[in-house]
Amino acid sequence: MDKKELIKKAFEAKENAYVPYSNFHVGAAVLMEDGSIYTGCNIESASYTPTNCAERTAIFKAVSEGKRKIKAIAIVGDSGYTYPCGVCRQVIREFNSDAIVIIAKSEDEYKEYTFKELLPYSFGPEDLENTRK
Ligand SMILES: O=c1ccn([C@H]2C[C@H](O)[C@@H](CO)O2)c(=O)[nH]1
Ligand SMILES: [Zn+2]
Repeated sequence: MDKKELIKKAFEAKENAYVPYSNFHVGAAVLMEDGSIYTGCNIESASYTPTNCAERTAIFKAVSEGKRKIKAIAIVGDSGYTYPCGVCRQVIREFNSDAIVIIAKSEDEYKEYTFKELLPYSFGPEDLENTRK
């Protein structure tokens, strides 16, 4: 996996962030199991709650193109390290509890986590397996 390339794409996506309220720009790039990469930025709303994080924008683009398994996701923000919010962690969980999460300050300065380090003891699709009819 080319981590630098993934981080670079996350920085490019950050340029498109629509953030008139927070002015906090975030970009994400998600590498799917088949090698495809989807990018996303955060998108805010005047009514605030519809705001979508960069991570979910990227993941939803991938899923809506038929992709189902995340290999890795790179996340970049305006300053320092930007960690995914709880909602985004749960969405990553849906599409692979063993994904690699890269939090980057630059292409050369990044931290890498296993998903389970960021969301241990999680609830996910397997928990509902026996409830299906
Ligand atoms: O990991 C994060 C953290 C925050 N945001 C966005 C949501 C909102 O637009 C702004 C401030 O919370 O940053 C993301 O996109 N991803
Ligand atoms: Zn989020």
